[in-house]
Amino acid sequence: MAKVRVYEYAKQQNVSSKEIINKLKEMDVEVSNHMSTITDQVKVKLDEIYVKPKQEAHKIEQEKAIQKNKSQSNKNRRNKGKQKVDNKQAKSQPAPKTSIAKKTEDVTMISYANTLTVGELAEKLGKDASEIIKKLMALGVMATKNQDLDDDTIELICSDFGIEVEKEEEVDETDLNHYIEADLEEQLIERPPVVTIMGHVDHGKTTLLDSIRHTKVTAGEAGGITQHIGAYQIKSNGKPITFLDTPGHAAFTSMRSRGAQVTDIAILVVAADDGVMPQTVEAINHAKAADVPIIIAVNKMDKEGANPDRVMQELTEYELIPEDWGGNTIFVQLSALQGEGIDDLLEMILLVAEVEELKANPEGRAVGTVIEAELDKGRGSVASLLVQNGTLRVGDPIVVGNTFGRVRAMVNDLGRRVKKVGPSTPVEITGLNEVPQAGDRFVVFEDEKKARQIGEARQQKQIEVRRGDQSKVSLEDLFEQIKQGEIKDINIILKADVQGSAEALAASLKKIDVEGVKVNIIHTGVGAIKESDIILASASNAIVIGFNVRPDNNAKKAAESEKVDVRLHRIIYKAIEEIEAAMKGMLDPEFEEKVIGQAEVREIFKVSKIGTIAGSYVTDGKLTRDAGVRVIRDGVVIFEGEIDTLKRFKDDVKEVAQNYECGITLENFHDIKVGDVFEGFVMEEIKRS
Ligand SMILES: Nc1nc2c(ncn2[C@@H]2O[C@H](COP(=O)(O)OP(=O)(O)OP(=O)(O)O)[C@@H](O)[C@H]2O)c(=O)[nH]1
Repeated sequence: MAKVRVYEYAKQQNVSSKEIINKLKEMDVEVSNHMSTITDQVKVKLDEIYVKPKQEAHKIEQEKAIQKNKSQSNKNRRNKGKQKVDNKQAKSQPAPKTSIAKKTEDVTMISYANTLTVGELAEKLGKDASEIIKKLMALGVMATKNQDLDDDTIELICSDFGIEVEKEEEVDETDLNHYIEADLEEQLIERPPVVTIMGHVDHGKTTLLDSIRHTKVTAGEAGGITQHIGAYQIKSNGKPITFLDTPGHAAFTSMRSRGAQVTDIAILVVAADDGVMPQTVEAINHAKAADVPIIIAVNKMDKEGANPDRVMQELTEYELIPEDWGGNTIFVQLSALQGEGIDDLLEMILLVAEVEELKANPEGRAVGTVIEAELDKGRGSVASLLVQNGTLRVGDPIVVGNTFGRVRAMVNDLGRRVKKVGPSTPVEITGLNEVPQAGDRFVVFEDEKKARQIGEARQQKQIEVRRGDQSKVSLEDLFEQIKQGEIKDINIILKADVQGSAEALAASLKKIDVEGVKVNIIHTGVGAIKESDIILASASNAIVIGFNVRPDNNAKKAAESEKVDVRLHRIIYKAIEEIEAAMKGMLDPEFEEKVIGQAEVREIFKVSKIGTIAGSYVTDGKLTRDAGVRVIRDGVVIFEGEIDTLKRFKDDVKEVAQNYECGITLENFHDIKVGDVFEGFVMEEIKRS
C-alpha cells in the first residue's frame, strides 16, 4: 500500500531527510537511509511531532477559511468532479448532491503524489475502503478497492469528508539522482582521489600515466598483466590513488557535459622546455570551470633546455602561483621518462586529497559513472565503471545511463575477477543489455524488475528528449531565463583571431551590467572554434562567441548536436550590443544571417586587368552571385565583402551548386590563396510567431 519513504515524509514536512533519520534514531527506529520506508505505526508517531503542532496552529484559521469557502468551493468541486465522473462513466448520472460529512477527528488534510487507489485513499483518510466505495457509488462511480482514482474524484471524496487535499509535485522516477542517497556523516569514510592528467600535446601526459602505472603496479603485482579498463589504481605509501586513463581536458569535459563529475584532482603537465602553450591554458580553464584543484607537474626536467622558473612565471598569469611565491598552487618537478619525481607527485596528490576531505559511504547504494564502454563480440556490452559511492557487487541489478541489466562479471584493472568493489574503484562489468556512453551515471537497484522499469523509462524519455529538441542556453531565450531567475551568470566562451581582440572583447563583455546578472568569461582563446570549446560550452551552459573566427567542421557538428549557441561577429561593439540586448530582452531577431554554402579555393589565376580569379569548388550548399562572402583562412575570417563575378567556365551564372567548380572574383580583395574557404551568406528575415 502507500508506504512512505523517509525522504518523501521529509519533503511533506518540509524538513531534511537527515532530520527525520535522526528523529527516528531517537525513537529507536532503525532505518538505513533516506530511501527506507516508514511503517504506518512509525508514521503516526512522526505525525505527532511534525503534523500535529502545525495542525493545531492552522486549525482555527483553516476552519474559518473552510467555512467561508465551503459553499463556493463545493459548488466548484462538484462541477469539476461531475465532468470527470461523466467522462469516466458511460452511463452517467447527474452528480448527486454531496453532503458535507462531519470532519474526522484527526485528519484535516491529505496529500498524495501521482495517483491513489480507493484503498490507499481510504487509508489516508482513516476510513474503511467500503465507505469510500459506497460514496463513489453514490456519485455514480463503480470502483474496486485497487482501482486508481483520478484527481477530481479524489478531491470530491475528500471534500465530502471535509478534508483538504493537496497533490504533490510528481516524482520523476526516471531521474537517477532521485535514488542517490544522502549519506550520514558518520557513515562516510575516506576514499581514494580520482585524478585526471591534462596538458598540452607532447608535454608528456601519456608518459606520465605509464610511468606511474609501471613503477607502482606491475612491479608490485607478481605476474600482473595490466588491463586497460579506462582507469587504474595504484598505491603510494599504502594509500590508493585512482588515475583516469584518458588524458586530456576534452574527455574530462565531455564527461562533465553529461553531468558526471568524476575527477577530484587535475594534474597539469607542463614541459619545462616548452612552457605554457595554448592547450595548457585550455586545460586550466576546463579544470577551473569544473572547480577541480590543480597540481602542476613540471615535466621533462631531464632535458637540457628545462626552465621550471619560466613555467612558474608563465602560470602566475592564470592565478596558479607557487607556494614559494606566496600562492597556494603545488608545483612538482619531474621527469616522466626517467621516473624521477613521481613519488613526490603522488605524495602531493594524497596531500591535496586529504585537504579536500574526499569521502564516500561504502555501505550506501552503489552509484558512479561510466568511464568507457564498448560492444565486445564475445562478451556483449562491456562497460568500465568508476564506483563513486557504495559497493558494487556481482549480481546487482543496475541502471546505467539509458540501459540496464545485472552485473554478470567484474574485472579490475589488473585483469582479475572481483566480486565487489568500493568507492573510487574502476571496474569493468558485463551484463548490460546495451552499450552505455562514457559519462553516463549508474545506480544499483534492489530488484531487477525495478531496474528494468527505470531503464526502459529512461530509454523512452531519451527518445522523447531527442525529438523534443531541448536546447541549452541560447541568446533568444536568455532574457526569459533571467526573468524567471533561472540564470544569474551568463557563461561565455570567446574565440578570436588575435589575443588582443579576445582580451578587449572579454573586458567589455564583463562590464555589461544588467540587473545583477553577471557575464562570466570561462575561456578565451585564439584560433578557430574547436570541438573542445563546444563541449566546454555544453558542460558549462555557455554561449560561444567567435570574433573573426569560425567553427571547424567537428565543432559545427558538435554545436548542432549539443545545441550550443555559437555567435559569430566581426565588430566588437556589435558582439557586445548583442549580448547586452539579449540580457535586456531586446534582442532584435528580425534579420538573421544564414550561411548558404562554402567553396574551397583550389587554384589561383592572376589576371592583370581583373585581379585574382579563384578557381573554386563548392563543397557545401551553394554560392550565389548576390550573396555576401567571407574569406576564411585557417579558421580565421580575413575578409568580408561581395562577390564581383561568379562564372562557370566562361559564363556568368547566378548560382553554383555543391560539387561544381566555378571561378570567383571578389570586390576589392585579391589576396586570395589556395586553401582559402569562401563562405556565402544571406540575411534572412525571421518570422516571429
Ligand atoms: N626527455 C623527456 N622526454 C619526455 C618526458 N616525458 C615525455 N617525454 C617525451 O615527450 C614525447 C611526448 O610524450 P607523450 O607522453 O606522448 O605526450 P602527451 O602529452 O601524452 O602527448 P599527446 O598524447 O600527443 O597529447 C615523447 O617522445 C616522450 O618520450 C620526460 O620527462 N623527459
